[in-house]
Amino acid sequence: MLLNWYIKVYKVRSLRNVPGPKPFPFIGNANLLGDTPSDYLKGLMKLQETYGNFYKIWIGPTLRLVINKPEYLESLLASTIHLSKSDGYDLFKPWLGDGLLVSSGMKWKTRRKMITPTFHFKVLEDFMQIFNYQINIMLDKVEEKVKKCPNETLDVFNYLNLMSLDTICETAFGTCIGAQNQENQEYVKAVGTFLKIFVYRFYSGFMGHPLFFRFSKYYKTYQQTLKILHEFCEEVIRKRKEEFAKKGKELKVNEDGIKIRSALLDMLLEARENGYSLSDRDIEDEVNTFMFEGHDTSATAMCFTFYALAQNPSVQDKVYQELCETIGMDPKVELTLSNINDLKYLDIVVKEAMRIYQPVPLIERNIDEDWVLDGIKVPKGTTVTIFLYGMNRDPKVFPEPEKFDPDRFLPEKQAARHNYSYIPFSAGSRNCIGQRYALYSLKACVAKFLLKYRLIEDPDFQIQVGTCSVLKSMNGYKMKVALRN
Ligand code: HEM
Repeated sequence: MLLNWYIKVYKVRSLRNVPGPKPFPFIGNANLLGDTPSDYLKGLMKLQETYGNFYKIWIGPTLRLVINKPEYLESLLASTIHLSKSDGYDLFKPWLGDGLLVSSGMKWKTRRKMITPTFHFKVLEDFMQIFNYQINIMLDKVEEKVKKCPNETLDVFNYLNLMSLDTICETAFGTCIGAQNQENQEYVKAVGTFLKIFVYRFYSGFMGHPLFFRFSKYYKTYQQTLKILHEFCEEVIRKRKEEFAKKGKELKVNEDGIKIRSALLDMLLEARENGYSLSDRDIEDEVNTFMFEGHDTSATAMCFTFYALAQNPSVQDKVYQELCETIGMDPKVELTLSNINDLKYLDIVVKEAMRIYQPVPLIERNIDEDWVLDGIKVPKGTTVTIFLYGMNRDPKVFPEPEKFDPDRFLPEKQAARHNYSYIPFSAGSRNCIGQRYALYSLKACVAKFLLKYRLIEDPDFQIQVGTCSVLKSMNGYKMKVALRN
């Protein structure tokens, strides 16, 4: 306790010249961040407007140093020293355990090395068949709805989310769960509930502590939610283990003759048979981690890209034209990695959509050794926050930041900016392991969707963005969807 207090005072002293709002006892600056996911985002934007891209805030008992300068980020993220996540990520542990997103030290290093090949380019080529297949199912589901209610506004979230869930289960875990055939997916709702409670605990300071949280009004819902999340994951592993025991790595074929892969889960099960010490809990932690990261962030990026295209019809027309000229007009086309690489305009559109709607708005690190920044000593143990959402809206880097302008990512414009000024997937050795998976599935989804449908803005609808660890629209993603021809 005394040592903790000493470390805190030491941190405050060495960062005393860094600007930031004056903290209150106990709550720190939590009052500036409000009470809802939308408030947190607005609060962080306001702090950026006031203090710029380098400042400090207290959230409850924790001092956070916010560094949004590309030069500082390069020094931090490219380093092989500061690889641990902040204490804030501990709030994920009741769900994700010590999976890749949260773990640190040797455990993280060994796992990262073990898992990286399962997302190799060659493996992604095989995954394309499943991406195409699941997107086709989604296109048919949307068609049913559009034909039934042609003039209604559609919320695209459920369609894209369930498709992403089916896709990650069939590619990484070799299990068909048919989520797209069950509109009321308990698991998807549980993910949403967990994330809302997660950010509430993260930004309120003291609710992060299990002792205080036990008395919170959300505690009971939280426990029920965790049960749903764990049971879902256990079922996926149980199914695959049974098949693995019967057939080994032999590829399974689903009812439509599509080969189901199981790159990640089979590798973990096999590694155990080959003498690696992986407990059932270790495997569950990774499956929970990839189940979450593999579907929720991707679906978020898809929903916001669709929204941006509905808002910007001239950009949408240009994407459509490129698609027709490059891959033809058939939405059931079997896309390959090479087709997708040819879609240069779609590439910059997706980059711009992720700039405005940064799917992971904020990340954190723990400083593992004393670190010097422009003559300021940042002591070991300091929590460092990177507000990616705010960086993407810095008018000095992206003039008129609210304007949707894909041309910002033309090669010559990109070359004029610092490499670390736009890092939607983070950077360095703890960057997103699923980056290529995410980009190919996102582009395949947008391409096939636009070949079949036109997205039209609903003039009465305005999204309300908020942070639930992943960026979300708190009131859905509503737009009109019209069949082409
Ligand atoms: C558009 C979609 C996605 C975005 C924007 C995104 C973004 C990110 C970011 C910013 C990080 C760094 C997190 C941090 O430092 O705390 C990260 C890490 C991670 N992502 Fe993604 N991600 C996406 C999709 C995916 C997919 C599809 C998968 C898996 C198939 C995935 C798996 C992971 C994992 C496991 C980590 C932790 C890596 C490590 O610490 O070694 N992500 N992602």
